[in-house]
Amino acid sequence: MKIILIGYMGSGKSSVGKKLASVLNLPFKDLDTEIEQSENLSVSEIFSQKGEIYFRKTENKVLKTLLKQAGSFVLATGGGTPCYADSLTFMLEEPNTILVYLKNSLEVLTNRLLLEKEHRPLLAHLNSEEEVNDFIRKHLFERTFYYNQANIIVESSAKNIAETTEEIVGRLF
Ligand SMILES: Nc1ncnc2c1ncn2[C@@H]1O[C@H](COP(=O)(O)OP(=O)(O)O)[C@@H](O)[C@H]1O
Ligand SMILES: O=C(O)C1=C[C@@H](OP(=O)(O)O)[C@@H](O)[C@H](O)C1
Ligand SMILES: [Mg+2]
Repeated sequence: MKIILIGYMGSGKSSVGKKLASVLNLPFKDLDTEIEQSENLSVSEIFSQKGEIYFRKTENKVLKTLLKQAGSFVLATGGGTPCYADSLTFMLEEPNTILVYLKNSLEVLTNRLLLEKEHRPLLAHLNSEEEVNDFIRKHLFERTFYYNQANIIVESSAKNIAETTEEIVGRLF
């Protein structure tokens, strides 16, 4: 079985994904890391040197290559993965694959991302807390349409990483 985590930046896809893989004794893959390895550049370097469109094309290509691999694993996607080209349809149509949306409130996401915004090229240029707030509110609204198409939606705003992992395991089996 392939378990794919989707959701906005800062929703915990990478941290919960790692924990979930360890609990289920499955390999863990992070799409951003796979992209960095295939390009030999960090995500931020890809955005600054090659631009977002190039990143989105690479993201779509690396996703498809990964999902065509045999075997089970947990995959943490990037926040934009399901929102471009045919990536969402591709993930939904892949056999033995379950999409899990890690749903978090705007407030939780904003608080986490204010601490980590330098690592997110889409946020790094925003100057004030108010600008970050305004950007995330609009962006999350636009992307929620895609996230809501997941097979399982896990509300994780009030849960720590272990509790979110436990809820996913309970919903899977
Ligand atoms: N309850 C929680 N669930 C998930 N992540 C949390 C939680 N509380 C704090 N965090 C922190 O929030 C950040 C989430 O980032 P990350 O896992 O990289 O998310 P994503 O991959 O979705 O952007 C990490 O620094 C993580 O340690
Ligand atoms: O939301 C997005 O468009 C992005 C999210 C990032 O991943 P995380 O959601 O793991 O931060 C990374 O793929 C890139 O910075 C773009
Ligand atoms: Mg991540």
